[in-house]
Amino acid sequence: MREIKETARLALQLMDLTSLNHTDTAASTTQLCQAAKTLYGSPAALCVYPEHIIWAKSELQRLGLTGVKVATVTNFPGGYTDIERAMSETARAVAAGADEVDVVFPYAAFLQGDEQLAAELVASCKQACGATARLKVILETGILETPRSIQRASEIAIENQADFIKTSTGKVAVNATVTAAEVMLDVIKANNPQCGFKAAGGVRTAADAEHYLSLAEQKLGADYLAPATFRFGASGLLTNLIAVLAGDESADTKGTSY
Ligand SMILES: O=C[C@H](O)COP(=O)(O)O
Repeated sequence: MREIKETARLALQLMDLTSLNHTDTAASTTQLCQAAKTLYGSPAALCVYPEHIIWAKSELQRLGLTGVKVATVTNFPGGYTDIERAMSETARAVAAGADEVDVVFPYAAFLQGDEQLAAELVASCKQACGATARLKVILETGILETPRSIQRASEIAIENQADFIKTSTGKVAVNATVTAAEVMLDVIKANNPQCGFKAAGGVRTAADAEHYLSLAEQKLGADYLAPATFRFGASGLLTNLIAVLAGDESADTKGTSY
């Protein structure tokens, strides 16, 4: 078991520091970029809406944070069924400079049995990413709900070349859970251990993060806990990690119970 400060340091390096609010502006994006420069290092990526990609890239460069990737979201948050639209949103995001695109799986169509549409949408968005950008597929596991649906959606995403599978948008009632993570990590292990995993939505403390870190480590090994294969998507985790790393005794070190 890791010491809590070690968990916090690792979770920080593996974080996609996220702001997906319709009120986001250039000024709030600047603040997000500034927040990425901490005494304890920087997150792996920032995740912003497509209209803020160019600004986020230039602000990160101005701050000397060129190692921090810029991620964005497409087909978000509803997981719509228009493949052309998802593909062109993805292509535009990559043209604007996104290093990573988090596309929402068409979960409602999939739940109605349309596996082919789901497969085609993932494959098309992967193609739109080209050779350099990485595709994360957001399954929306809180809506998929059953282990069988989460397993099958994970398989479809991986068969169609997802670079990562991600639990949630953070925009529905049930977001990342350890139960969903376990199913997804088992599919990754069985089908492509190079595929990454991203826990997103509702991860708020180092203690929350540790549940996912230890599960992934147990299933895929310690080397899997690297930015190439493991991420947290979180808008509210950084403050707690910094408080833990600073030794702030009032920091919540227990987190949510699972
Ligand atoms: O992808 C990341 C999620 O949108 C973040 O969700 P959160 O705001 O609950 O941390």
